[in-house]
Amino acid sequence: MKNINPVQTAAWSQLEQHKAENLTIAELFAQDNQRFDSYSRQFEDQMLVDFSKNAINQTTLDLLYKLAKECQLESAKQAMFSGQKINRTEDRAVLHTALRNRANTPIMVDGSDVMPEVNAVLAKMKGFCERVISGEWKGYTDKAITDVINIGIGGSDLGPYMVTEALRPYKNHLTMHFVSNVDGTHIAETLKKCNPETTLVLVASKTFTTQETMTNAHSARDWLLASAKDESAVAKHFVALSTNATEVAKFGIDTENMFEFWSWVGGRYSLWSAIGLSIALSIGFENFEQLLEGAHAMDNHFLTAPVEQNIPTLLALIGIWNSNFLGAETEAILPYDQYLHRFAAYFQQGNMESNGKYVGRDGKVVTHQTGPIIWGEPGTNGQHAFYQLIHQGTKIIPCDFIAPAQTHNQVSDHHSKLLSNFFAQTEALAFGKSKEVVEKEFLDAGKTLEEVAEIVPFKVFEGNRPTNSILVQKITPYSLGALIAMYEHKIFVQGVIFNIYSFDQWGVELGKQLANRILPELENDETIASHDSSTNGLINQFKAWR
Ligand SMILES: O=P(O)(O)OC[C@H]1O[C@H](O)[C@H](O)[C@@H](O)[C@@H]1O
Repeated sequence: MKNINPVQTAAWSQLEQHKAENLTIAELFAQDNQRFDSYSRQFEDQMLVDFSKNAINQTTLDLLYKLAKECQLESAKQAMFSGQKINRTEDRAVLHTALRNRANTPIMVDGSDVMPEVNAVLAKMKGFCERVISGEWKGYTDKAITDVINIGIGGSDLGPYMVTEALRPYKNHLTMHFVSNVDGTHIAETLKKCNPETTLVLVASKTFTTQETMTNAHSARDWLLASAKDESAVAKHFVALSTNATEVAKFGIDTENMFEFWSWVGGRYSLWSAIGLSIALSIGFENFEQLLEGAHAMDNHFLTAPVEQNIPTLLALIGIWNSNFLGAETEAILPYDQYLHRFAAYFQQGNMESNGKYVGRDGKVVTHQTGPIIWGEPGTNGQHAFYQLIHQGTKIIPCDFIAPAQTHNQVSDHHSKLLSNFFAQTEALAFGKSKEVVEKEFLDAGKTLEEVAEIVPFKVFEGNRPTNSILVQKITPYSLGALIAMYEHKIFVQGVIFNIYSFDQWGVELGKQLANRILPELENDETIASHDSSTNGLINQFKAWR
């Protein structure tokens, strides 16, 4: 991937000038009654993506396409999909797309095709899922498995947890649990709900060295052995999902019970790999394959659709417009679907760990904005909590509204009520409510303008708040796969244009290093003086109080 500073492209300067036109969403709609048709795209019969409620016109889009071209997006895409080592700082290929390459075309890394190993692990996962789900797989007292605990953190937790929650309507009888936090409360509360005789533990860790995961895995192992009193029980109750066979063996898990993946799978892009075993156990392997199929279809769209039709690219470019030219610092992801309640949390890692970088691919500090702050909660809950600031605050917060047209739970008129809010919010954010309208409402209610003059400004909504609406026909394994892949590729496109390395995460290392230095200091009662006065003071008070 070439090193191109986006700020130095012709398109960037032109976008800077174009910004001065101060487009407003309401005026853009007033000028063009076909705006919805021109500024929305459909993905198969699965998803409608409407980006018309952004402050963009055809010139904005043309300049953004030009920016993508000048930043050589097409060759970057080819580089990723073909297995080039685009993760330079870790010297790795980036091939989550190979994990869902249902066409099975060869993908070469270091001279060999990765597809045979991908397929072999999928086959092993399939066989395992069938045995556990059917009850053929037995615990140490010869009972079938009832509960599965996935122990992992970050990418080894957020994806599997988000997807198993999103696809609950497809669930079988197995009860799923997810333990991530090293806070002993998390594992303790989970184990209280489980019976060691019928519980399967998946230790999910790419590196198999992550402190939180290893600590939780050891505690779960102690819990099992306290009942089983026989080391041989471990093989019946523990499996590993990892790239690191040596560490897996050291932990005491037979590598027979290891589901492998590879260094070219980034942690936050790993739910398609063996890390997705909890998903496959929860909804069955066929549904897991449908998830892969949906992602693969989006991969093909991303790879082949021209820029003006390319949904992930369009979303990425509009995001860059909002953050780098209109001053937005955050993006909210607001699913109007209770099953998607972890979707924003998932892409918090996906986006912020990928594009939260201030050093460009040239090794220099960038002068533009890189990844936005991602946050969000399910829709109507947010409306009664933080939407006030989105509507009337001093900050511009571009929002993605996501909703399914069909619900899995048709309960009286709940879904119409939910969707009426979904439609109303983007309308309100785009068009606001003028002073004249507020005054007219008062006049209609029999008040005089003099009486209400003081209150009017507080009831005005200036509007012009950008949103994307993503209407999914129904949340199925297939459409969810496509939706996740769409966001993954949006992040990729932005990383290419930001000229950063999206697939490393050096920024998480310093905190880990310092925690490792502090841990032994907490093991005694001595007064600590080796840090700054704040850190010393906090440690010493902790020691006094514990
Ligand atoms: O899967 P693991 O190796 O246990 O890593 C778990 C997580 O921890 C790391 O600190 C990284 O920030 C994440 O990208 C990763 O997903």
